[in-house]
Amino acid sequence: MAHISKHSSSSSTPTAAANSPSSFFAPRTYGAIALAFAVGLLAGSHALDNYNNTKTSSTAAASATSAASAVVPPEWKTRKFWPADLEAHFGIHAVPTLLIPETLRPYVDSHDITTDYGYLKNQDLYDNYARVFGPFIDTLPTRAPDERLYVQWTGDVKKFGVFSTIYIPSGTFLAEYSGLLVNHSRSTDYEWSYLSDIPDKDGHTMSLGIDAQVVGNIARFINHDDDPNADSVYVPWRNAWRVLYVSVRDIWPGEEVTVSYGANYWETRNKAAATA
Ligand SMILES: C[S@@+](CC[C@H](N)C(=O)[O-])C[C@H]1O[C@@H](n2cnc3c(N)ncnc32)[C@H](O)[C@@H]1O
Repeated sequence: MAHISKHSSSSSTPTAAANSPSSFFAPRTYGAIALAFAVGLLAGSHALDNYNNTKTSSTAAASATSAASAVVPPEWKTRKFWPADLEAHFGIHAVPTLLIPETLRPYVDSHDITTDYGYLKNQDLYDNYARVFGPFIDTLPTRAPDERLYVQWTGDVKKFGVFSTIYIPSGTFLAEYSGLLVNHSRSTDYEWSYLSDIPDKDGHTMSLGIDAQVVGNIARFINHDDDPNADSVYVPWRNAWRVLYVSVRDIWPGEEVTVSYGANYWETRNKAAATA
């Protein structure tokens, strides 16, 4: 299955998934998720009084897709960026949900993910996630921009991060980690990688990733914390694994939203830094 972990790089799979899938991703069950999910939808419909949709100039230059290496204009360090601003300022082509390219479509369509090892191991859990979240995923393309969350500079270490403008109860849907499904890592800061059970043309299982470097949404700005207030939930929907971020604690207005990227993410990065 989708033993998903976030990693930044390289070819080498950073995950234990390759060797011991069962130990890699231990899904947690969110007891009150359905109820809180409904609350989240309600909260998500609140409009912001101070919504700032100001577009800046051409420096929006679409080039700042990787904030990690970009020189950030001083004025960008003091303002908020709303979901509707991300394309103009960061060059991220907004997609609300997973984008499967035509090149991978035949592989995705010819494989039934309900035969995946990980799915079968936790079938009840994943069926429940699909039941709760699946229909909502289908509405994402037609929903108005989600103004609960905004992007703001956090400092020179983490760069940009995502903050809440409202109180968000534990168990609330925050965002799908949207992006382009890829079968090769481009070593970006913005890729969730996972081992799938989908065979490639040679019969080898594919290593897939959701790459949000140039196609994505606000979820790609959510930073890591060892004690996060949100978690990733892996949802089998329309025969593809979707990654959703869900709050696991109450989040208060002005608080940064964080998830755990998993140890593999940082191990891989540290190794890459050590050999650079
Ligand atoms: C998905 S991006 C998150 C958004 C990123 N901060 C930005 O400005 O675009 C992941 C990258 O953010 C940075 N990052 C995230 N959490 C961090 C943390 N707790 N400490 C240091 N850097 C962090 C790292 O550079 C990481 O590779």
